[in-house]
Amino acid sequence: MGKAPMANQISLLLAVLTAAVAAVALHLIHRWWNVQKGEKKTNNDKNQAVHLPPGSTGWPLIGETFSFYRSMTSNRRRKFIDDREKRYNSDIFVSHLFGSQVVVSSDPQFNKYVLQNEGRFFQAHYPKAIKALIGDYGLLSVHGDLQRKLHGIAVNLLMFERLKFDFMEEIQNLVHSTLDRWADKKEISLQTECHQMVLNLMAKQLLDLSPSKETNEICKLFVDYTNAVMAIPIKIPGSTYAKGLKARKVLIRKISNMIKDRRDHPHIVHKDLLTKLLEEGSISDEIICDFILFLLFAGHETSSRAMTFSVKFLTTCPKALNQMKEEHDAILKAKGGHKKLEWDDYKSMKFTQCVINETLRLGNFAPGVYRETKEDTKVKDCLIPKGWLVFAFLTATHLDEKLHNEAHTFNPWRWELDQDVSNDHLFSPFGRGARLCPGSHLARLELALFLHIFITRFRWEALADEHHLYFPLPYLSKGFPMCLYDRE
Ligand code: HEM
Repeated sequence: MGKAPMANQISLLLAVLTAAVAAVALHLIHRWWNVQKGEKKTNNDKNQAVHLPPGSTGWPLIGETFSFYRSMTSNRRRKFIDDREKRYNSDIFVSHLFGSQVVVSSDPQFNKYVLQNEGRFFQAHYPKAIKALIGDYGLLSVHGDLQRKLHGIAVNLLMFERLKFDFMEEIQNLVHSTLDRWADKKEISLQTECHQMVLNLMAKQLLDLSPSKETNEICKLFVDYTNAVMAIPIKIPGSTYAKGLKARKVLIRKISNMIKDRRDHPHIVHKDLLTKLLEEGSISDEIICDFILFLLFAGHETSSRAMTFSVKFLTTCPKALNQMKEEHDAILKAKGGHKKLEWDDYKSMKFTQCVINETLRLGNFAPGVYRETKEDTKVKDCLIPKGWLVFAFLTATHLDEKLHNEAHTFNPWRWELDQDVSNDHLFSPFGRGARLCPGSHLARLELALFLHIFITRFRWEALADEHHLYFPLPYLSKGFPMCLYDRE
C-alpha cells in the first residue's frame, strides 16, 4: 500500500472517530438536558414534590422513533409500550417520537379523561410536521369557535337522516358498479381498489366528482400524502415527508381551481359540500381548501383500510366468514330478490356489527390522538406541565391482553354480549369528546354495505401470503391480490 492511500485512510479513520466522539458527546448533553427537564418538580396541595412521568427521550433528534417504528412493524405492536410499562412500572411515560417530546399514555381511564376534556384542560395539537400536512385549517389544526363550526358542518353532512337515505342509496350504487368492474377483471388488488372506491364516494359528496381520471389521480396523490403523516419529518428532496408536502400542494391547488371554476361558471349546479361552503359566504377559500382536503383524507384513508382488513380477517377465520354468509344470504332471501337494502336491513346485521367492532379493535385505523396540556396536569402522582404534548395511544388499549382476552386474535364473538360500545372506555376507535369522529356512523355503514354486497356476490381466493403491517397506517404488505368468482 502506498503512503498517500495510507494517509487517506488515517484521515478517514480520524474523521470517523471525531464524528463518533461528537455524537456520543451530543447524546450525553442531550441526556443531561432531558434529566434536568425530568427533574422539574412542583408542589401539590400537601406540599409533596410531584415529578414528571418517568421516561426517556432517547437519541438526539430521532428520540425513540426507531423503537416505536420497530414495534409497530413487528407482530407485537404493543412491544414499545410493554417494554416501557415494565421498565417504568407506569402506563404513562415520557418519550420523543417523530421530532417531538411527548407523554405517551396507554392508560384507558386517562385517555378518556384527555379526550373528554378537549378545549378545557387539553387541546388537539398535532406535531408541527403533521400540521404542515393537515394545513392551518384542517379540522385537527383548529380550535374554539372555528373547530365547533367546522365540526358542525361535518356532522351535518354525515347526519343520520342523510345516512339513512342519501348515503344508503349512493354507497350501494357505487359498490355495485365497482364490483361489476371487479368481476370483469377477475383478479384485483383489494387494497388499491377499496381506496379508490371510498375516495370516489367522498369525492362525489364533497366535490361532485364522478369516478374519472381526476379521482384516480387524487387517489394516487393521497398515497404520498398519507405515507408522510407518520414519516420522520426530513424535508430533503425525495424523502417520504417531502413527497407528502408536494402531494398536499397539488391537492390544494386542485381544490382551489375547483373553487375558481365554480365562481366562473355560477350557472352550473352542483349538489356537494363545496357548494354549501361557498354559499355560506363567511368561510375563506384557504379554510375551505384545508377543510375539504382533511375530509377527503379522513373520509377515505381509514374506512378503505377497514374494508380491506375486514375481508382479510374473515379470510383467515372461515368460521366467522360462514356466519357472515349465513347472515347476509338470509337478508337477501328475505328481500325476495329486491337487492337494495334499507336502513332496517342494515340494523338487522347483528353479527356484522361484531365483525366491524373486531376489525376496528384489531386494525386500529387511527392509532392514537395528540393533545397539548392547557395547564399543569396531575396524573398518578406525576405532573405533566402546561404546554406538553400527550399522545393518547388508543392501539395500546385495544391490544392490551389484560383488557381483551387473546387481544391479538380476531374473535368477533367477543362482541356478541357487548353490542353497545358507545360508552366503553376500553374501545374508542373513533376517539371521543368534542372531536369524536363525525364520520363514525358513515364508516360503519360503508363497511356493512360493502361486506354485504361483496360476500353475497363473490367467492375469492387470496393470491399471495401476506403480512398485516401497521406503519405508518395499517396496510397489507402485498395489497391483498385475489381472484374473484361469482357465487352462483
Ligand atoms: C374506520 C374509519 C374511521 C376511523 C377509525 C376514524 C377515527 C377518527 C378519530 C380517532 C378521530 C379523532 C381525532 C382526534 O380526536 O384528534 C377522528 C376525527 C375525525 N374524523 Fe374520523 N375516522 C374514521 C372515518 C371517518 C370518516 C368516514 C370521516 C368523514 C367522512 C371522518 C372524518 C373525521 C373528521 C372530520 C375528524 C375531525 C373531527 C374534529 O377534530 O372535530 N372520519 N376520526
